[in-house]
Amino acid sequence: VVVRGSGTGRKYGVRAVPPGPLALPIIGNLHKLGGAHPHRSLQGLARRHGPLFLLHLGSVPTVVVSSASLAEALLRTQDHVFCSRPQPYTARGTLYGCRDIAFSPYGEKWRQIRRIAVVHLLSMKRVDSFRALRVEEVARFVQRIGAASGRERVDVSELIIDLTNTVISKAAFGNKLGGMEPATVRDMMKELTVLLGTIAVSDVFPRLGWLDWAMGLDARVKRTAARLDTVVERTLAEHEGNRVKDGEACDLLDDLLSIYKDGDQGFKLDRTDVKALILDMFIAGTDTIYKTIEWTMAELVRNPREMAKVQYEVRLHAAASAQGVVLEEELEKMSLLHAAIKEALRLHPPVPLLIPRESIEDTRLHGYDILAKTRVMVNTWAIGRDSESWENAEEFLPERFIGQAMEYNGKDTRFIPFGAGRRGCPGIAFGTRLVELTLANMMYHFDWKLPNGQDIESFELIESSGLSPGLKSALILAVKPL
Ligand code: HEM
Repeated sequence: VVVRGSGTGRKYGVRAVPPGPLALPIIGNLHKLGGAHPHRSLQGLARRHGPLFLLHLGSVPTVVVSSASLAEALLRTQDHVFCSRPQPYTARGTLYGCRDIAFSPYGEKWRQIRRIAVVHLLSMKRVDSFRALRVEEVARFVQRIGAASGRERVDVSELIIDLTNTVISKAAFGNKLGGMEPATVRDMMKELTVLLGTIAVSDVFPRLGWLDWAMGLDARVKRTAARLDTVVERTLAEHEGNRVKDGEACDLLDDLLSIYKDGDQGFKLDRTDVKALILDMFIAGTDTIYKTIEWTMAELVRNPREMAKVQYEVRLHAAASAQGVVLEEELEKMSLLHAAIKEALRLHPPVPLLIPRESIEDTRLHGYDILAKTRVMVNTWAIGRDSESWENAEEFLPERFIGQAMEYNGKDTRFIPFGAGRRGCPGIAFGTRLVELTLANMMYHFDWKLPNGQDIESFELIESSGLSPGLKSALILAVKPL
């Protein structure tokens, strides 16, 4: 579509607008996004309108990209243009006006807080420093499964959620929870995640903000924000009262507090930055890790031959280790285990539309003009199932990753479960290490089957609704010790 100059400040008078479905008055294409699984509806639209199309979500223009080559153009070649994020209403209300990393607009402040996260909180060295914590918690997880083994119905999802929450919480706060029960922190973070998944009226109709107030969302956001702030303040107070002494293990909040006090390369965090950053670790880390473990496990159960191969490999390497258990050092030798996790992430990325981006200036993409402040969604779920890039794209075939230099770093845009470019996920090492250790231990210590003799054909992997789908029903399995 070509439109005559629209007075948007472009030098040339004709603008090439991306194709897309016809927009209805007022709501635009909002109804097209509807349904339980937006990534599926958007895949359908890409089949009709091509790998780059334009939607009007209410009054907000939104470009959707659904192929590896366009993801390359957007997230790598033009990363410097598509590097901001929109600030959703619920994130503004709960994350101190989006002072965290994930929802922050592009700019110097984002650069500084992201650098602090990358260098101090999520670096390989820091990830290694949590080795003892991971081993201890995974051992407890194995014990809990062991206690339930022999039973026909074990709620594996619940055990995985508990494990990931505990590891993130202890990495972030240690045991210094300001006198609160771990369950209180967990419930609060869950409430925050639910709220962040809610699209406000003002996100799509900026002029109708009063409707968020009238419909009660404003009150809900304020209530959650106040409770959340109380939780974080209490942990902060306990950390400030118990500054780490030499030789004592620090948690992530200790790290942030020392930057708050002493600065880092001339940059100082204020107290609000510290709170927003620590919340980011929870929202970005917990659900993503647990869903990756759950989907991989579900796929392996549905593909018992693949499970047997992974088990054989894990048991071989673990038995050869001095302690006869799975050690983190052994993980890198387990190439089939890695391949199975990658294959699960290809088919079930926990963030199927990445976190929306926003362009910071007018540009051209794929022959179309894209204006500044256009929202962008990258359908990584559709890209992972694109038959142009993947043979037998819908099948779970881990071995396709063996001998392929396809890592998590977003360099090959056929496979981008962690996004790519400057806004790509900084928590890859933190996340994958726990995923790998947990699954290796599940494979090593136990045999898994569907409960009550259920046959594989009737075991469907149905997604829950929402922007970060997991399994719709908890993963219930029969478990037997090795
Ligand atoms: C398997 C686990 C994980 C998956 C699949 C995942 C996925 C993602 C994705 C898709 C994005 C958006 C990337 C983009 O826009 O290009 C992202 C961003 C982010 N992730 Fe992760 N993530 C995981 C684990 C973690 C962990 C453990 C942390 C921290 C503890 C973390 C922290 C972040 C942050 C802070 C951002 C925002 C980056 C920015 O906007 O600059 N993630 N993640």
